[in-house]
Amino acid sequence: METAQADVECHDLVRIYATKGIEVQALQGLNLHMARGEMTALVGASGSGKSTLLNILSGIDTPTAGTAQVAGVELTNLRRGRRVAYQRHSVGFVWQQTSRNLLPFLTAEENVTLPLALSGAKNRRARARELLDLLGTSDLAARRPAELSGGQQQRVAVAVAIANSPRVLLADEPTGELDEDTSADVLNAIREVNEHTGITTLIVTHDPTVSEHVRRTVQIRDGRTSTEVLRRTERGEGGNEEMFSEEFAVLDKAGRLQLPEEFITTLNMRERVRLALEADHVGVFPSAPTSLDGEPHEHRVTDSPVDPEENE
Ligand SMILES: Nc1ncnc2c1ncn2[C@@H]1O[C@H](COP(=O)(O)OP(=O)(O)OP(=O)(O)O)[C@@H](O)[C@H]1O
Repeated sequence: METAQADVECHDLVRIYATKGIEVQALQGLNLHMARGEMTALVGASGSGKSTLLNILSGIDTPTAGTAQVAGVELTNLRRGRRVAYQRHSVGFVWQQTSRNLLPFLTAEENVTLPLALSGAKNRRARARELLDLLGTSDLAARRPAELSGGQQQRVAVAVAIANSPRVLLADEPTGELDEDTSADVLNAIREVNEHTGITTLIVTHDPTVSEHVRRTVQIRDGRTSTEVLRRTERGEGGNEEMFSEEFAVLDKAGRLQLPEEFITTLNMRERVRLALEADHVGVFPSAPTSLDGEPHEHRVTDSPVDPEENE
């Protein structure tokens, strides 16, 4: 059964915003399944529905239709008390704006200790030290956020997010305000946390380079997951580890899939396509045969067209 070890399970999620009589379908039947311990990047252009999805997964917003379950908690009709417990214990968050992650008047160590205090944890100091150490920030324990670089702040933010040992870590553009090298550094730190603690990790971003740091990248387009890239390491002929990646289209329960944009434009596909079921694959053809330069071919129906006047 699909849900047994799943930590994120979204089925046909729909979110419609209605403002001043205009409806926007931000999510249009989105499906997402993440197994426990998995680390995935959800990548999509601006307006594709990333924040809408994250707001639902973090319990801030509820979907118009469909279901979402995170760490075994059904989010569709979460009551207030249960929501607070969910946000405090089941999930951890890292937001893009460093100011949203850390309190400016507390030191790094105090920031990490705060969620532990709120949940009544024991041995808070030792736990905070252990977390700062895990994120490579032990030497920064006494500094306030303003005395830390952007990358250091995000590392401490990860320590804060996982302080209460949640099952799931949700990160919204965690590297959005960082340069390329610092981004890579923070993403490596998140991956180490994922590997070390087994926390299920979802990174939501518009930055396609994040894919290089995760084994699974899910593309979101027009409010739906459209394609996935899976990466794996294999030993090459010379005995060296090599990274392979493969792209898949997502097929939903109704049999729908989105073709990648470049396939559609390269073959000048529009409105309808011809399908052909072969022994081991399905062929998808433009309805009018197209040459590689994108121009439709001349198309004759029969070799010797019948002259209608001859038949009279
Ligand atoms: N509160 C709202 N009211 C009306 N429309 C909204 C609201 N929030 C988002 N939308 C619309 O829903 C769609 C998805 O927006 P969303 O913010 O989820 O995209 P995004 O992928 O997070 O984009 P970005 O990367 O720019 O943050 C967009 O068309 C957006 O204009």
